[in-house]
Amino acid sequence: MTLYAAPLQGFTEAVWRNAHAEAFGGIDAYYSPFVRLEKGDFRNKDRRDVAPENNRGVHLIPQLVAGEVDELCKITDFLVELGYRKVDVNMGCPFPLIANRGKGSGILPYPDRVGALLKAMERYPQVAFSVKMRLGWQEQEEWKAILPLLNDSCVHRIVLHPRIGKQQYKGEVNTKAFMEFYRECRIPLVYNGDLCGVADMYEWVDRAPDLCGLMLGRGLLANPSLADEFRTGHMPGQTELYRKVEHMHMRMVEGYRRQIEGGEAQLLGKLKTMWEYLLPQMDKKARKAILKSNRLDGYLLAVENALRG
Ligand SMILES: Cc1cc2nc3c(=O)[nH]c(=O)nc-3n(C[C@H](O)[C@H](O)[C@H](O)COP(=O)(O)O)c2cc1C
Repeated sequence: MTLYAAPLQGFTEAVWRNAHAEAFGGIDAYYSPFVRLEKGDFRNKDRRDVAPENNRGVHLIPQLVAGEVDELCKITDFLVELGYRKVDVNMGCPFPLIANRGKGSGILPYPDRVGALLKAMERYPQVAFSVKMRLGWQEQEEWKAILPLLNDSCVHRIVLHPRIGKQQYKGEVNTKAFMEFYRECRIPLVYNGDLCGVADMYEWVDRAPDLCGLMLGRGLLANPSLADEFRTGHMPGQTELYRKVEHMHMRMVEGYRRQIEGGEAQLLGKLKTMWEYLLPQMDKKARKAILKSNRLDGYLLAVENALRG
């Protein structure tokens, strides 16, 4: 069973990926948050995030989001130029800014547009494309017009998160619809959604034994050892887990120090972000001290106290 780390814009960028791979491992490939065009050009943050020199320690599958063929080709050309031979196309993003423009999950009600993107992928025989998608944007059934197109396409792998865009991340995942999709899908399929512990992962392996992989998102941000626990069966105790988190955190401090030019406040803001998901079981007071710190030295002390205290 292949284990993938999900892309989460703002969280799983190169600094996190490298630090996670070094301190915890267990992940076969990391998906980048989507690369997109802004006024026809690439954002500096996307260029930096997928630059091979910033991803030396990981197997990276860069993701793009596009609604039109020209857009898909421009971003794919850029990624091919960097040396990538696997590219993921996002058809799942629920954010209105993206979806209302017919991209991400917003493309799913339009099979003709999806078909055009799939056809354009054939121009790149050297690239193994995957598609990361939801069941639909507005309706649970939209996938039914899309899957036959995917089945006949050159796509190598599908990652399905069984919610619709309109739900964002609310409500239960739709297990029944996932299983319908699974039965009709002729392409290697990966399950993604709400995998928070090893038990959830085994449940999906039992339910859908022909899955080619599982993709871990917020569950991996909360417990970075999740993939390794699934692989090895070893559940680290708190001390072992916190030591590894300390190691990962130290690498992230180093990585963001090198990357962030906007001074201490920006660095602190970026470091605090990870605590939105990381170690939810942590002592509440200790977390509060981390989140309340307004200087880097205070923050580092609060993290040390939380993980060593
Ligand atoms: C803050 C945030 C940012 C995300 N960014 C992306 C993204 O750039 N590309 C993408 O395909 N999915 C993105 N996702 C969706 C996740 O990859 C994943 O599909 C979703 O969180 C469900 O999996 P989980 O329950 O394991 O977290 C994002 C999700 C969140 C919460």
